[in-house]
Amino acid sequence: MSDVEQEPEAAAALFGDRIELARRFTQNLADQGEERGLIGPLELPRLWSRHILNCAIVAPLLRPGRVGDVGSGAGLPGLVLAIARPDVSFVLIEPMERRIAWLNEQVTELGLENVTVLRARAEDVRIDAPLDQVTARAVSAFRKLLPLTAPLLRDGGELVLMKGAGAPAEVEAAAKEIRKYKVSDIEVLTLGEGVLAEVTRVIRARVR
Ligand SMILES: C[S@@+](CC[C@H](N)C(=O)[O-])C[C@H]1O[C@@H](n2cnc3c(N)ncnc32)[C@H](O)[C@@H]1O
Repeated sequence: MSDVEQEPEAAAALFGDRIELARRFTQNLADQGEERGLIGPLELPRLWSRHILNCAIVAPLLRPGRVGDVGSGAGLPGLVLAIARPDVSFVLIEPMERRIAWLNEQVTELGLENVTVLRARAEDVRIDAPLDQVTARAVSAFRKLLPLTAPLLRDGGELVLMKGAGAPAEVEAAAKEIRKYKVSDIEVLTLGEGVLAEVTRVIRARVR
């Protein structure tokens, strides 16, 4: 497809020996994403820089263990992180059936052995073994995201939430929820400076 962004140089370094899988996933998303309602038509010319690499830059923040991705949608960041971090187990939590179908297809097609796909709203999930970390991207504001994500974590687990430039204001607006869900050590990180065309912001915090 001619209007798909060419792979940026940073991609090979970020994915290392997993780059071929990242290329296959990106191509699948470019071929089917618009038709299947996963990404808008304007996203193709910035698929790598705005979406794939923007998620991959978060991979070093994850630790070996169990990570949940709430509202995975097209697999952002969940599938991208699962490609970049085969040493981490992922649970992708997504309520919409056609997105679940896409996620399951990609897990099979890419041969990802570290991913479980769960069709549910995050607030309805009762997790047997609480998670070590939870990610989310473009799901809702921090104060609304806390009730969806914090209960999934073990004591001392960590939120790794991808955000826009308004991240500090979102933290300010969440004072009540921060107390309610016992959130501490809140940091707003800026990732990808000098590496990516657009930086990524992450709210990282500890829960209980
Ligand atoms: C704007 S999309 C973002 C998708 C993806 N994270 C991304 O960055 O492209 C929001 C996603 O969150 C999902 N979602 C909405 N409410 C949710 C909830 N309560 N629990 C889990 N997922 C939810 C939606 O179905 C949708 O796939």
